[in-house]
Amino acid sequence: MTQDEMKKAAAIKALEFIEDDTIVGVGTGSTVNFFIEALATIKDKIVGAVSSSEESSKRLKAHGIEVFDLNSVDVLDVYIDGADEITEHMAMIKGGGAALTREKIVAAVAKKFICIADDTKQVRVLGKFPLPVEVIPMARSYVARELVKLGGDPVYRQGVVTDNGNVILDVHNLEILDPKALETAINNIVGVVTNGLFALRGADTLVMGSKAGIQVLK
Ligand SMILES: O=C(CO)[C@H](O)[C@H](O)COP(=O)(O)O
Repeated sequence: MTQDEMKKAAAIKALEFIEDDTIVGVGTGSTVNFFIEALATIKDKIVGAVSSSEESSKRLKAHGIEVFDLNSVDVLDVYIDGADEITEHMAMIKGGGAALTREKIVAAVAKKFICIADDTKQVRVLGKFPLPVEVIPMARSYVARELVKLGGDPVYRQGVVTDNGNVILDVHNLEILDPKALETAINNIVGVVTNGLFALRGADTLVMGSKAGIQVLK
């Protein structure tokens, strides 16, 4: 099985978490793109979706799935999204696709976060994948200096502007032993919109594709 086949298998399995007549929270990324294709096969059973990025909204609409404004949605049962890294405690690094802030917002509203991933994303300690931090553009240099004080090496993601009009700093060389504490510390830096640690609100379930098949971990 290739990595893409593992992603696709996890994405298809995630359909089992979707109840009829509901609005589905949809994340961003290549694994989610497989999920959107799978969701299109049951689109007549759902009401529609809430999306975490312009890119996913475009794909959902192209498949004939209605995309709702989050402000018009009271209840969101599930949020389906990928991850760049995930631990056995369900803490994640996300934001490789620069959609971290909207992802965190939709995840906060959803009752359940179902992470879909291939098994290369599973790690013991977070931090090998550079941690994305979304920053207000005028605060970029200040925030970078503060991130150095926290032990990281921030690198400006050149040419990338988020859906919210901000920039991304990718923080290298972090060994994240206490993800909740670091998530809070980074979010407390003035000028940070949010960071890609999803530890305070991690995943509830991991649907993981591997060469041995699909595993569902809680
Ligand atoms: O957080 C994300 C986007 O901001 C993605 O979920 C993460 O980057 C994983 O992407 P992929 O499914 O392409 O491996």
